Amino acid sequence: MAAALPLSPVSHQLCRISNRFWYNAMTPRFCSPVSSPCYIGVKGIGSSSQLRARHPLISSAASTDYLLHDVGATVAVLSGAYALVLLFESLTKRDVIPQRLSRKLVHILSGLLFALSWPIFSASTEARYFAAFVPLVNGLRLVVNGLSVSPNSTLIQSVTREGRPEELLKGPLFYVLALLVAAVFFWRDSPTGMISLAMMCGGDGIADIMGRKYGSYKIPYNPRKSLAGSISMFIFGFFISIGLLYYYSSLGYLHMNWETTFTRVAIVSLVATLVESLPITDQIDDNVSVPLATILAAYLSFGY
Ligand SMILES: C/C(=C\COP(=O)(O)O)CCC[C@H](C)CCC[C@H](C)CCCC(C)C
Ligand SMILES: Nc1ccn([C@@H]2O[C@H](COP(=O)(O)OP(=O)(O)O)[C@@H](O)[C@H]2O)c(=O)n1
Repeated sequence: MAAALPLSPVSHQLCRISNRFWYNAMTPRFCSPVSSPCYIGVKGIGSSSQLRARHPLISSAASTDYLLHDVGATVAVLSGAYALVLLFESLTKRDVIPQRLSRKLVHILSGLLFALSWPIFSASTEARYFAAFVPLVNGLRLVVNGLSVSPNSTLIQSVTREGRPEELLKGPLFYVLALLVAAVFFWRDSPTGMISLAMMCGGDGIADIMGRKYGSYKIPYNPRKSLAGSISMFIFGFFISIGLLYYYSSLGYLHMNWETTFTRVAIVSLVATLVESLPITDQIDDNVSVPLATILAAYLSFGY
């Protein structure tokens, strides 16, 4: 961790005003959210426990800042998730879009918007668990409705194929578990988790839409899937992965070697696409096989 330099009183005040939210969320290498003089460090500021170790006077001040920040971010993302499902249920009910397309758009948007929301959480090492709380709550919601304890037609209409509650316990549940794994085990300082979401949400989601529309040429070893669907998954999954890596690099969370990153992402996208094309859907859901294959390939390719 590079030595930090105290700022002038004016700069300190400006930093205090802004760092409550934006700095420790959007530019983690800058100000630390503390009541004492703001510091500009060259590298990330680390967790609240690291701050307390370096600055005993900080103690609970930073922790309280982080806690309030992460609780607010969690409430915001939970609200976004609820609103997204409600929006598509409304569009389906009013016949603006067909139910099948609505479900696929929820499939594509939920996970990608979740991955894009990670920077609004604090710089604390515990922030990932607050973010993971969102898929956890949605997973519990899926289980409660899937077991028809209290069936919520909005959810069932928005994320099932045939409107049967028990469908919630398969693809959708595996889907939110994949989001939880990406947040907890990989988070915003690893390319692996975000690429797995890009392939599962963006790639696999687009494969369904393009495959149904243009998929006349079927894959020889799997007549239920088409070349158009798989090619779409590879292309969209690749570019969405690159987009997420660029987004997190520009915010200072990742430092990619772009000379090799494009090739590495292309290889990972190819692996994920090949796995998705296999005739194994009856044995293992795509929302398990695609993220697992992507995580394995990305971790071997990037090393973290
Ligand atoms: C329809 C879904 C999965 C079905 O997959 P498949 O069977 O078609 O392969 C997606 C289910 C989404 C879930 C109900 C809501 C998940 C919300 C997410 C955890 C957080 C999104 C936050 C963001 C800010 C909107
Ligand atoms: N590689 C692919 C993937 C899906 N698809 C089309 O999308 C439909 C749904 O795909 P899927 O069984 O993977 O659906 P999900 O499990 O992703 O919801 C398939 O029945 C195909 O018509 C395709 O043509 N090619």
